[in-house]
Amino acid sequence: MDNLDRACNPLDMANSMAGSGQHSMAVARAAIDEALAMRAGAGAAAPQASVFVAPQQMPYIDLERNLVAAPDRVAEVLFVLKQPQIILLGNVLSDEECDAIIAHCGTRYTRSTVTGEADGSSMVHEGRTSEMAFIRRGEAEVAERIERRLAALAHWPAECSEPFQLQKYDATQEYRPHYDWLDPDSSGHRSHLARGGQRLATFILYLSDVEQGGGTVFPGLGLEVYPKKGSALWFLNTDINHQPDKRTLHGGAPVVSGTKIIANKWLRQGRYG
Ligand SMILES: O=C(O)CCC(=O)C(=O)O
Ligand SMILES: [Fe+2]
Repeated sequence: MDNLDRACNPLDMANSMAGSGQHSMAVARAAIDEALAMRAGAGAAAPQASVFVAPQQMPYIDLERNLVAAPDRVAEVLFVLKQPQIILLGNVLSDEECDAIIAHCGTRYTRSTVTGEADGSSMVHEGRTSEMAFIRRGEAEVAERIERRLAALAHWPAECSEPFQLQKYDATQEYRPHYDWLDPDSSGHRSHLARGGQRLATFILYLSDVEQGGGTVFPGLGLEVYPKKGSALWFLNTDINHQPDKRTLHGGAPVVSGTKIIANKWLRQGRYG
């Protein structure tokens, strides 16, 4: 509390508490969340139930153990890169859940788009040749359940995330290397930033196995993650001060044979509505 009163950055404090070895990151952040909530309450009227306060820090996955538990499922930590943070989790979805999401989207796919740099509009781009479909919030029970699971795994409210975006790649289709963070220097991205803030973290849910090709590649890191049905890839798009991290350049390599279907979930700084 004293440090908070001296206006230290809460995330730096959590990192240093955890770094001192006395506390896990989860315990450190919980303590700081509690102190922030107390400070917000002190001297002010009790917050109304309808007032939504976005978390101030970063979403995080608790890596204390090799298994990470959400209330309704236990996932496995399969791979961790520390800087930039990239985590591969296995067993996040059951095969039935993957199939149910794919079935829900049926044939509603349309050619994928990217956000125009100039005006922020959605435009077809030769670098993204897949097809996409969205699942609106409240539309499918299975999507709601998985959204709650991801929110628990990432310690981040579902309200502060974009609805699921599915991407379907058939043979030859790809998404060339790009960033998921929105560029504050691009006028087109600024309108998207105004709605929910920066994309702090990405979850890519692999909904299908792919016979050949279709890895998620990080060219600057020499890393390729192979799609595996039910696994989820997580990475932080920004540093702890919410500034874009250029090391997160990534793409979807061309599918050679089979069909790759993923669901993207982007975690925002604030409420996305
Ligand atoms: O297809 C992939 O593995 C990556 C997809 C991606 O980066 C995106 O949709 O933003
Ligand atoms: Fe991406």
